[in-house]
This record gives sequence, C-alpha cells and structure tokens, in this order.
Amino acid sequence: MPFHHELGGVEDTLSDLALLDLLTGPMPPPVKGRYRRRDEDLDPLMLAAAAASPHITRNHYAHDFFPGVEDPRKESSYDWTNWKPEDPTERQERRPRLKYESRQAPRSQRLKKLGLEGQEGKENGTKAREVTDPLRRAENLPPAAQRDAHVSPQAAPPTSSTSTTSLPTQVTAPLEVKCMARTRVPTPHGPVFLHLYHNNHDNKEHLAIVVDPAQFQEDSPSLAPPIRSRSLDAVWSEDETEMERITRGAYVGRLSATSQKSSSPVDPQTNITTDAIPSPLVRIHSECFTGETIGSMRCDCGEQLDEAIRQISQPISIPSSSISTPPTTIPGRGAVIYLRQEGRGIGLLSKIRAYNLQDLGHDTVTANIMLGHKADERGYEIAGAILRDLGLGTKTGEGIRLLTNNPDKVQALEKEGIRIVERVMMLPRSWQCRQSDQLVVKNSKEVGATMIGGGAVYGEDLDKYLRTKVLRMGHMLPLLSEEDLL
Ligand SMILES: Nc1nc2c(ncn2[C@@H]2O[C@H](COP(=O)(O)OP(=O)(O)OP(=O)(O)O)[C@@H](O)[C@H]2O)c(=O)[nH]1
Repeated sequence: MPFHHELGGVEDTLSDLALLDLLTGPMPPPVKGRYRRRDEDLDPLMLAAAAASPHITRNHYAHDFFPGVEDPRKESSYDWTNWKPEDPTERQERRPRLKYESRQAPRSQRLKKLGLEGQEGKENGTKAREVTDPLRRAENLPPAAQRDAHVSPQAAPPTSSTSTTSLPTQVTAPLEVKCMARTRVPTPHGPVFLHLYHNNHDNKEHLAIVVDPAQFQEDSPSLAPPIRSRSLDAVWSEDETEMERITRGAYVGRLSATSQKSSSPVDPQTNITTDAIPSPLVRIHSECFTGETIGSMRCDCGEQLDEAIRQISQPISIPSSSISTPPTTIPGRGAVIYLRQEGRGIGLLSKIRAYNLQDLGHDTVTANIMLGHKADERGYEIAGAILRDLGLGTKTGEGIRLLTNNPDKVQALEKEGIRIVERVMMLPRSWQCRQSDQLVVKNSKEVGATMIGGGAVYGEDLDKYLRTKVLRMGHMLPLLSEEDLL
C-alpha cells in the first residue's frame, strides 16, 4: 500500500522509507584487518543524498562514483540515472589521433577509374611508361597544362609490342616559355635585369635574374655576348609601338629620360663565344618564402640566393695572351633562374606542415613523405627552356658553370639538353667561417644574415623613391638635400 507523506514539497514513497531504514539501521561490523573503501559499488548514503537533492550533492556524487567526469558543473541538467561506466575500448576510439593519409588513391584504383585496369606492368621499361602512362599525363599536370593537353588516340606511337596501342593518350603541348617583361633592378651586389616568364605548362611566373652590367656600357663593346631573352626581343606584333616594346623591357642599354632605344630581335644564328671568357655562372634557385622573405634560419635558401647573385656579380679577370699586357677585367655575368617551386615543389602550405613534423623529430625528407609528397617534387624543364631563351647552355652557344651542390639538378638539366661545363660548389657561409676561423662564426651577424646584401640598403634609386614618398605622398622623413646625397 502506498504511503504518502508531504515533506518540504517532496513526496515520499515506500521505497524512500525502505532506503531511510537501511541508512539508519545498525552498521555491519567492520571486517578485521580491512579498511572500508569509499568507492564501493553502492554507497547508500550518497545514493540517498543524490536522490533527495541532486543539486546539492552532485559534486560529491561525481567525485566518488564518476571519476570520468571532469567538471560535473558543466553537465548542468545531466540525468545521472542514465550514466553507464565507460567502456575502455570506446573511450580509446573517441581520443583524437594524428593520422597521415595519402591524398592520392592507390595507383591500381586510379587506373581502374580510367578504365585501364590490368594495363599496369605491361609496358617495358620506364621510358615506355612515361610516354603511355595516362596518370603522368593528365592528373599530375598543373591546370594550364591540362587545358592545353590534347587527347589523341594516335598521338604517341606504341613503344613496345605490348604497349597500350588502343588507349587514348594525352599529349601535352610542347613547352614554350615567353619573357613577358624585363627591368633593371639595383641590388646590393650591383644592377641586375629581372625577367618575368610565362609558360604553357604551369600557371606560375618564373623569373630570371640576369647579371650583365656590360649592357649598360653602350659605348665600349663588350668582349662577351650580351645575355638577352630571345622571346622578349622578338617582335610580338606588327602593330607594336616603340613605347610598348620599351615598356615591356625590349630596350638596349640603360633607360632614362634621354635614352630610350628599343632592341632588335636576336638573330638565332649569332652565337658569339670566345674561349678566353669563362662560361657564365648560373644558379637554378627554388623559391623559399621563409628563407628569403622572413629571414628563416631553418634553411640556407636566403643566403644561397644572396651568395649566388654576389658571386655572379664579381668582375671576371681574363688573362692576356702575352706577358707584356696586363689581364683584362670584364663585369661579372650570369643568371639566377628563380623557379616558383616553394618547398621543393610541395608548396608553402605543405612546407609549413612539414616544419611542424620536423619539430616533432622527423627530418626534411621524412616530413615530406609523411604528408604524402615525394622528398623532392621539382622538375627542371622550364629552367632549361628559360636558359635556352637567354642563349645559355645551348649546344652552339655558351656552356654554363652551374652553382649547385645538388647532383639531381645537374643530371636533370643535362637531360634537358643544357650544356654544363662545370659544377661550382656552394659552400654555406657558416661552414666557410668554421673552416677558416672558429671566432668568426661566434661573432658573425645573425639578424638579416639570410637577406640579400644583409646590410643597410642605399643607392640612387632608393633615394629617389624615398624622396618621392616624402614629396608626393607625405611620408614623414627628414629630406636630405641633393648635396647631402652626393
Ligand atoms: N619541403 C621542404 N622544402 C624545403 C625545406 N627547407 C627548404 N626547402 C625548400 O627547398 C628548396 C631549396 O632546395 P635545397 O634542397 O635547399 O637545395 P637544392 O636547390 O636542391 O640544391 P642546391 O642547388 O645545392 O642549393 C626551396 O624550394 C625551399 O623552399 C624543408 O624543410 N622542407
């Protein structure tokens, strides 16, 4: 029979009374030699207190019976009657885990998607695979190349008796580069001509930093041929005006208000080389935002870029043929081909992630691989084409002395038909110091060490620029007089 008793707004039932009885009844005698545990399966006192007023006792309740709950107050209206002890396997699953996944489906799956399952392994040798492998020709090409690629069933002849004759083969348009603009840029190592290139294989603007200040000395003929872009000096259209040519950089000498002489197209037959002049120094440099722009000291990229421009700009001494005449000195000449291959081709986003993996203890190669990339994803076809456009490393023209420590780069450029007459090592500056004098390293400058020039920037062009900012744009700088600047 139900027993009802109103107490403070709480309705008591028979079960409540039974519980009360249990609580107020005599305690069982303690077992000798054993302490009473507070976390028994059912602590009647706690249970009763919780049932009577959960809001008051929740902290105790959770603390003693639910160690898995961090802060019970966060749970506000949680219904504790639904609580179940945590399954250790379930808990394991909920834990966030770091996992690296390849962004590319397995090769067999990709072939299947293209309807080419079973074709893998049929071609003999790498060359055959390179020509006929659709995976290399479509998916792996950057968007511009995909747009330009033609699909032709007969385009590529079979390379072996078992090769995929009936397969549609995607043929990429032959690589073409075009220098879109060129300008003079004064640097701490001397003036350079910056060339901006477009190409039909990727959407990137690759650059060539040409060092050839002899081009400024229009009056005295240079002993060495000028390093000029064939595609820039070409006539682009019959309607092109003199001003348009000059604006895109197709001029000779140094531009000024009084000197504006547009260039003539380079005759492809003229390839002047003199054995007496050392071949131009060339560096193929891959973009590194961190090293070159924010002075990261995780790599030596900034220093290498600076060192390359410095070395190329050094005057060249040409020994004379007779003992009576002194050696001749000509201005330094060569080029840095600056490729937009950030992070060895994996891009800045992945490189940033790779740095975090490196902080966890992985090296630069493993970090790339963990992110689903190759250790090095760079190609040098565009570099080869730019060099040819500048008349460097061609079969009939000047060979190049390549500034690099990377044997793959040498091999890849030679494969592109570039004639490398010498490989010139790039010894990191800190290693040079270490070899000569321990003290120099200790006292060497760290701030700005990776920046081009690494010191105070000054010069005629900078002064002009700063004066304009003061005079035209209201920049708050004390303006020096023309005499002060001399
Ligand atoms: N993925 C990745 N790229 C890096 C890292 N450090 C520098 N790079 C990139 O590496 C490229 C330069 O390559 P390096 O291996 O330093 O030199 P290299 O061009 O192969 O060889 P050298 O001609 O001897 O300088 C640049 O694109 C940098 O952005 C890194 O830790 N991870």
